[in-house]
Amino acid sequence: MESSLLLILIIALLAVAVIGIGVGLVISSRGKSTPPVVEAPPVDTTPPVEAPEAEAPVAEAPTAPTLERPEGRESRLVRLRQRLAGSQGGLGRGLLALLSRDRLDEDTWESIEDTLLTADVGVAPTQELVEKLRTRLRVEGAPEDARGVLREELLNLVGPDMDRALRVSGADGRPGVVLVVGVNGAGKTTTVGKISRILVADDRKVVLGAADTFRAAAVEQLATWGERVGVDVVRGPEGTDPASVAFEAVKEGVDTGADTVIVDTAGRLQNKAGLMDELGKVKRVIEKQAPVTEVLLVLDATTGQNGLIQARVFSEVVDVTGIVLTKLDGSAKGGIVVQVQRELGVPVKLVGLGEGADDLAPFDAGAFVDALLG
Ligand SMILES: Nc1nc2c(ncn2[C@@H]2O[C@H](COP(=O)(O)OP(=O)(O)OP(=O)(O)O)[C@@H](O)[C@H]2O)c(=O)[nH]1
Repeated sequence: MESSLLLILIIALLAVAVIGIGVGLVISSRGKSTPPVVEAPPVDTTPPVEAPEAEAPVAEAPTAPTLERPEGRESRLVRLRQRLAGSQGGLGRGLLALLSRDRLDEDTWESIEDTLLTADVGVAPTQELVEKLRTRLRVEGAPEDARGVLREELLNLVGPDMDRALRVSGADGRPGVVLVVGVNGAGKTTTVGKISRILVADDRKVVLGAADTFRAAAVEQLATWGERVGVDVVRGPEGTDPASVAFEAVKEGVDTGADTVIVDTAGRLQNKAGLMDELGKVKRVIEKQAPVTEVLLVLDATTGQNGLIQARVFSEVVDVTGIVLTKLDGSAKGGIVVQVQRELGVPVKLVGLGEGADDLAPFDAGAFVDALLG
């Protein structure tokens, strides 16, 4: 009996030992510092997302190593006044010679009229001027100061009181927007470049929009103007919708805190409806960002009546607020200033006086008449 009890006890102890070893093994295997099971990341079947590429730059960074300094205001104006007098002086000298004759007979008055008409003063303004001079001479007698009388009357004709200030500033922290329109070859792109230089010389931050997208060369030309003075030029590929380039240019101007955005446009004049659509859209799209503060119509002074016809069409499709008369250096027909202002009821604000980069001057009625009188 005792031995069977002993046997049971041994068996029981063995059983406990076996169970204990088993449990110990389990516990030890759990407690072992096996690396935690890292769940395999779910396999992403979507294509890898690449880091966003920098957006295709619309604005060209200036690449010119050294920037030009545009000519300062004072020296530019002195130089250009001399050039204006050189090109236009003939009209005044001719008139003065005629007015200073001892006898002012009908032939002389006719010659005075012809001189004015040849200088593109236009029929109605010419008749007006001659009538005034005749009356004054009748009432006041032969003038001792023929030059003074002529100066006064020419000045009245040119409009000394017209507001010729360029609206290049915007409101509410937004840039001023200058839209430049006109037919191809009138000097639009050149004028946009020249205006940007004047503004840069005044320490203003400028952005240019190359919205003349129908001629790749015009875009390149504008880019070069910008590079020379460190001004950003916003452009699109050839044939891009001009309105989208104008929009991007003004957007860049707003985003970068520019003072002025100048937008060059294509002046395709095949038909009035097309032009109206194009310029109308450009203006509408710009105005989603900032109001257009100035619409400048560029006219080639050497084109006479043709230029006037174009001017009329443009003024019918877009609200022109100022005229730029280019190539006045190459023409003795400064009288076109009078005609075009009458025709459009809009002042000449700037005159182009050469192909040089700084050959653009604000139009000053007094200085202009002095230049006419030589
Ligand atoms: N002499 C002189 N030439 C000028 C003046 N303004 C522009 N030009 C020249 O006129 C030519 C035409 O000028 P652009 O600026 O290319 O004319 P555009 O109207 O932009 O013509 P597109 O680019 O074809 O639309 C260029 O050779 C200019 O150098 C000026 O005031 N005087």
